[in-house]
Amino acid sequence: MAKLVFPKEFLWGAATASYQIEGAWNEDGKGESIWDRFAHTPGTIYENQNGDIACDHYHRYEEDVELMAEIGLKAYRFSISWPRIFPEGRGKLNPKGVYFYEKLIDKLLEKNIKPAITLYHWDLPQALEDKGGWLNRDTAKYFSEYANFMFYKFGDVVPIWITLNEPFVSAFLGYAWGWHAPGKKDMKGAFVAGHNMLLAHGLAVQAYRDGGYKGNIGITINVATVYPETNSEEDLKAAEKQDAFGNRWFIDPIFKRKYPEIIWRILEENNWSFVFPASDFDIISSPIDFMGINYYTRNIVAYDKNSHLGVKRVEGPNEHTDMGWEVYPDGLYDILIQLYRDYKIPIYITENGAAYNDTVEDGRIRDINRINYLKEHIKRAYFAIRDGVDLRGYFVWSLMDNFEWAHGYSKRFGIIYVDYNTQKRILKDSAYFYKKIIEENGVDG
Ligand SMILES: OC[C@H]1NNC[C@@H](O)[C@@H]1O
Repeated sequence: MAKLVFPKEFLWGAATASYQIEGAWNEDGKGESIWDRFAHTPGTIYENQNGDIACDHYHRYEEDVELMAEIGLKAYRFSISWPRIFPEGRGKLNPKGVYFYEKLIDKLLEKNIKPAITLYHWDLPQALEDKGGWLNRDTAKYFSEYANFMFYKFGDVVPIWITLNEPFVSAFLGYAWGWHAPGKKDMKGAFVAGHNMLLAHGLAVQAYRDGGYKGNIGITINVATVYPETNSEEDLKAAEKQDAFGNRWFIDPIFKRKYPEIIWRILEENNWSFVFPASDFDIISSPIDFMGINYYTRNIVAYDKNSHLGVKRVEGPNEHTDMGWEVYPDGLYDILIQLYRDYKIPIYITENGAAYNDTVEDGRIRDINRINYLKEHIKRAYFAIRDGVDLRGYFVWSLMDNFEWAHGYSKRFGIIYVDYNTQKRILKDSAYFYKKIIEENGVDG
């Protein structure tokens, strides 16, 4: 069995997000976020669960960093809770919130684990939502002020910065479909929110450049590789539309200074004739150092005149994870090749992983299905590098089981098991598998 060895500097990490693990939702001066408000609204979350306590990472971060070191992580991607820093979103600072992240970052650096910070992973300060949230263009400015403060505080010790996590998801699930905070069902709003998020991204990148910081800044985009069900002209067209809508919507404005054609067509068809000032695209397209992609599964589509965009999803034939997502490792290879071909930008896989219904037997979690998932996707990452993609690193989602948004705690993505009754952590077999990958900087072919 050949060993597929990665480039020497390849960055092996794991990822989490503030609302999903921290808890301490109203402790030490933290302001309310839209996810606190949404999850406290009955009927929004599985069994009305919420992130009030989550994995209690706010109090257990030292133990958690020790576990990261035991696994041998080279980097740790986590997000900042904006309302923990600025309880009202701007203005009054919360020193205890800043201090939490200062201690976390110091502990990471002490363990030689590179911090990779996501500035926005969906937990907008509720006080800003009360002023329109992402429907209010000023929120972009407030985001850049918050980002600027974080750069000022940690810009010299944090080498990797991600402005936004998955703007498509927060714009669409939050504003069009209502499945995520702030729970709005307003398709037009999703386009406005998405645009203001991109503006926020661009303003933060400009602030980072103005500060002269030496690290790298980018954005994280969720992608699902698209395949036509058949090679018919109609299905090929449907696949092209879905790729533009689902994958390129938030990428093209950054690299091509314009939305994909399909987006404009939707706006026109609905008479949502927004006038986005051309100068916005000058800001949005401020050059970035890398693109982060979150890959979980693919989309097979076919033409269907009765569906949204004339595109219907077709279920894949392979094994599915606990999320109902088809396991399709080749999709990771294909999307890496496609994105690097089209944008020629260094890439990090900022999330890849699988939810399975793990059980503890004799104190062990034998998550062989997750091991197989990770192994097959890591192999595709290797083949993408072999075939010319400038892939810089891989962050498994997730370091630990956590609050999976509307699914609450019912979906376990972690390589570390969390017993929510006791907050006990147990390294799953996949954590030991990943430890070996990192030690050998490679995977069996
Ligand atoms: O659904 C799994 C993950 N997907 N990307 C964003 C994360 O917050 C999710 O937990």
